[in-house]
Amino acid sequence: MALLEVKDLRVESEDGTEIVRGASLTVDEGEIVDLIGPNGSGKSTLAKTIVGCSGYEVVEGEVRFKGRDITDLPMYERARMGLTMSWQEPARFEGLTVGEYLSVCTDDEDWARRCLRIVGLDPEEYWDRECGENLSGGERKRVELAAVMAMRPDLVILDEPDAGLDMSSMEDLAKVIETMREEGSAVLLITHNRDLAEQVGDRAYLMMDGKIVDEGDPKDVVLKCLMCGGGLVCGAE
Ligand SMILES: Nc1ncnc2c1ncn2[C@@H]1O[C@H](COP(=O)(O)OP(=O)(O)OP(=O)(O)O)[C@@H](O)[C@H]1O
Repeated sequence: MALLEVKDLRVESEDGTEIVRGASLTVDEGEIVDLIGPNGSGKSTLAKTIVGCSGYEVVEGEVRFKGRDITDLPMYERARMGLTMSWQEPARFEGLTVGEYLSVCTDDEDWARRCLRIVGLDPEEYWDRECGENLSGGERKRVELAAVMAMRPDLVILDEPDAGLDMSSMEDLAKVIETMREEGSAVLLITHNRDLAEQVGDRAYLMMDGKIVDEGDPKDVVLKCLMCGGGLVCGAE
């Protein structure tokens, strides 16, 4: 049984626009699966629907997690089952220190500090810093990754974790994703970065115009994506 199974999903926005027009995919326990495709093809909408964000309506199909139909479950119940997501634009968590934010994700402070170290932030320096304006975009992104890692979810969806990171950070990112797997998380990775997709993905899906149109080895799916004009970049952006 797959950890996550998305079956023939069709999703509309609140104004009735059909965004996901037939998507099926699976993620197994401990697997790293890429979801690639051009801008506007519906990847983020699919991800948000899987984790249960409001603002979208499933008009057909279902989402199953650990064998259970979760299509109508609220987001917090899905999170409680071990399903979480890190966002394309990390929040600012105004007023919270990095340490306070991570303490919401885990009771184990030693583990939280280790997560910061794994994402490349020295806990001595960052634990007491505020998450707001005085962290750079890249630092906030790392804090967000440390937070989802600290939760040790069974499945984490990473929505463009590479966007805006420099080259050395990209190499760190591949290690971070591998560490998430070692700590027991399966990963669904949305990315426009060819190198990252090929390096860490066990399998890949290609999404075009609201539909999943191909599945297979990341290198093959990346090629197909490039042939279809699905803007992938190499290395850091
Ligand atoms: N709430 C909404 N209401 C109406 N249209 C929406 C809504 N959310 C997304 N869309 C549209 O649906 C399409 C798919 O958007 P989505 O963000 O899922 O694509 P994506 O594949 O993640 O794109 P990118 O690679 O640029 O992040 C886009 O045309 C977008 O404008």
